[in-house]
Amino acid sequence: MEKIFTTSNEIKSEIINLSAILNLPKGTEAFVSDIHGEYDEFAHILRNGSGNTRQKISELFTGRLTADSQKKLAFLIYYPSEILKQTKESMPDEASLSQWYIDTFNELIEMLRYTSSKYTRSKVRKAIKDDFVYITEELLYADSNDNAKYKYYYEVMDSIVRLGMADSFIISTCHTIQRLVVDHLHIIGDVYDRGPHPDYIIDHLMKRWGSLDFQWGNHDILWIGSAAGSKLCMANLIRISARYNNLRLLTNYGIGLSDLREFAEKNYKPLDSFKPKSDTGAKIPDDDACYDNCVQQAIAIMQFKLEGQAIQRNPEFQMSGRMLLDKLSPDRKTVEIDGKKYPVIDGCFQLVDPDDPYKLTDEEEKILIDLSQQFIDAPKLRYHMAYMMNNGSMYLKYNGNLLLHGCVPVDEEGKMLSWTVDGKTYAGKSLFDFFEKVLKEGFQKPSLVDCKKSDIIWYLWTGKMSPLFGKLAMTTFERYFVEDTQTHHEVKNPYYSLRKEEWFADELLKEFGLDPENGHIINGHTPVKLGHSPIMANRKIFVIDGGMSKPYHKTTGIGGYTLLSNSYGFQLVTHEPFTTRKKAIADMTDVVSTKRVIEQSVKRTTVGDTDIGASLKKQIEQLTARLEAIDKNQTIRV
Ligand SMILES: O=P(O)(O)OC[C@H]1O[C@](O)(COP(=O)(O)O)[C@@H](O)[C@@H]1O
Ligand SMILES: [Mn+2]
Repeated sequence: MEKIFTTSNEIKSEIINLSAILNLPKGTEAFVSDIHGEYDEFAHILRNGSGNTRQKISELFTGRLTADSQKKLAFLIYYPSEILKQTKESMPDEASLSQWYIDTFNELIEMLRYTSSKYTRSKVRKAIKDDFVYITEELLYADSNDNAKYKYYYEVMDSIVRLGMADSFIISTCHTIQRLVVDHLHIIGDVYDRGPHPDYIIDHLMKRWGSLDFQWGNHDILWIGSAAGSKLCMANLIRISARYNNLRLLTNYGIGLSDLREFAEKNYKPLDSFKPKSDTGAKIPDDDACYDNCVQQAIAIMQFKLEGQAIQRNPEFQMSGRMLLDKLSPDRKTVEIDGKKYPVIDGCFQLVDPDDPYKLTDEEEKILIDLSQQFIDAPKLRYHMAYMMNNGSMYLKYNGNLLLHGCVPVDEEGKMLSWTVDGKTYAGKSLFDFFEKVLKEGFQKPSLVDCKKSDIIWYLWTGKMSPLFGKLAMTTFERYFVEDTQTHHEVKNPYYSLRKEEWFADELLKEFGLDPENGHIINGHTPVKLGHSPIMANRKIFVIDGGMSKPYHKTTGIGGYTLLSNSYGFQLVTHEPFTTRKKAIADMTDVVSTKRVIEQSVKRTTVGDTDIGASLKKQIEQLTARLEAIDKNQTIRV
């Protein structure tokens, strides 16, 4: 909301306020990607500020607290309720507990003072729970050298304990520290799919996080697209949910699956290729496994039929190679792919009409329409997707850096590939802008009708010109039905080999209107394999797949990476695989293993050097102009 100033003194004090902010150190940005529904791990990373909290504790308390006490303090900040409970149980008597409370208040206030030193008082105030603003500020801005006041501060703390507020004060202060350790969060896509709780992630962010942005990932598109009425996005989403034993999530969003279940169990029998994957490695109960297996088959067949229809409707998608239902032999024992015949394993084509393979049966049609309407109508899903839409984009230019999930589609030479749709040609930045426009319009007006918009939204998931997918074709059919793993291979866009080259990074930054001397590109999407570096193009491109997806740990070996950008430069943070929240708390394992400084600037970056700084400077200019106008008027009147 715009502030209204009535007197010139008000304008002057605002100018003073804004000018002072320009000189504060730039706030810490954290970059996270590919969370894939792993709420507990993501929440852990938020709680520990991507390793930042631990570092601050060490800077502040080394020499005063032992390594073990520092660790305990860190875990109290991450998991205040649980650690409080543990601590209280271990205290021998009331007096020891009271002493612990006072010591802890002092440590937490010191941490809060340290983490908030970059911010204005008003910003810090907003991060404190209303009930505790007054008390916290009294302690936070206390002058500990003032002996006379020392007794007063002690009295405040003692009263907190006496009045039974100690626990809530500690919890609230820990949450404030969590909030302030990282100033702004960038989520570089793929919040959804594979893991169990993307819904908790969005809830958590909505409730507890202030400043953030999303760059949508290909998996997020399936969910946004489904809420926009795309049956193809929805079929993929349900198939993946069944594949990862995750249909419960849809029920949590209020989507009724009983008709689909009944239909699937009536028409399909469990097959090996459709065995669901367990997120935790634990055995999936037989009943669930059978349900997931049959639903996966039923919806996969509907997906392949819908795909065939969309591909035929849109020749510019150039996806005819993905139409494989009509390449099955009459006995369905072989399939022809790129002119070569392969045996079919675990075929389940009983509802595919050989004469019209892409035609849905009446029952399939009815199920799809009913489900799609449910996805459009589900209030919580709409609410979550609207949050991602309102705070998200296809790419983001932020403080001179370019953030995007997948790639910029290019040819072997690194030239931006162009794509013509409805007579208009797009490449590079304009391609991203085009997709964003279509997605926004589609989301604003959900529709059950298969139209160009919903086809393009689905294309974002799987098309070769999609910056979010970045591969030539998705081999889902082959992965289910063909044993020869060569057919499973998905060819990546040349972007992925070129991004090692500095000149290429420079070209991309220029394409998006950024300065190649100072800008960086931050990508998610591709897990960084053990032994490979996530830092490319002479430190201009960082790939920070968070590696949180548990089923992918065998590919990444380590958990993954996150990135921090503070007033001193960039730091890459390596994460060890996270097991469970319970285990993290019990063993006090921090997950962050190493931090590597990538870039360290000689001069500390201030708010004045950032995008926010630029807009503050503009405001100062406008206010100064108004002030001059007022002064002139007054002089004339005199
Ligand atoms: O391992 P899964 O879950 O079957 O998924 C494989 C599919 O996922 C994709 O890699 C897309 O997901 P990502 O964005 O996580 O890479 C497809 O290219 C591939 O066909
Ligand atoms: Mn992805």
